[in-house]
Amino acid sequence: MTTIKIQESREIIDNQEEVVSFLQGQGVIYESWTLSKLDDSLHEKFDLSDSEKESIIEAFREEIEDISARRGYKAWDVISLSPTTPNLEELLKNFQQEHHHTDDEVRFIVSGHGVFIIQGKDGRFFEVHLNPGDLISVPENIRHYFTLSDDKQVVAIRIFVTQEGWVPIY
Ligand SMILES: CSCCC(=O)/C(O)=C/O
Ligand SMILES: [Fe+2]
Ligand code: NI
Repeated sequence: MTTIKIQESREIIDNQEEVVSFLQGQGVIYESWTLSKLDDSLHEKFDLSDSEKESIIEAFREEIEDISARRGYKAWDVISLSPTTPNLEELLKNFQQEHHHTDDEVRFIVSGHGVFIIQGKDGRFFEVHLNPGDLISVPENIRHYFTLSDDKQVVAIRIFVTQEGWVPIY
């Protein structure tokens, strides 16, 4: 379940139909994928080996290939951020700085939580609070930043057109 918070007015949208239609109006792609194919041992696990990251990709391969065929994505990987990530503060400092990318930025939340703060068409920033099973695509050239929720941990699949197109422009 996803929640939208509009920063200036503090309006909250938590009705899922309204969330989907708000995001659609902003050109943000939102999908909800079932977590049932993910092995129990990988739910809410944040210290991941390379082979566990590969198992996460395998669990969602059908969905990844489907969205990639629809939208022309060519690469994917798994990112894990948690208090045990050695350079967490450094990484967060960068994610929390307003930026855009020349490709869209696709993230599927596997475990934990993440918050994208995106500049809306009216110039106001809105927060998208994401939970496991949520996929979002921040459109290309749209200013945004990212932060963690109170749990301070997330595992996400990143899906790219090209890694070069994802380079942040601050
Ligand atoms: C949930 S992935 C971490 C955030 C990220 O990759 C990014 O580019 C934010 O803008
Ligand atoms: Fe970004
Ligand atoms: Ni939750």
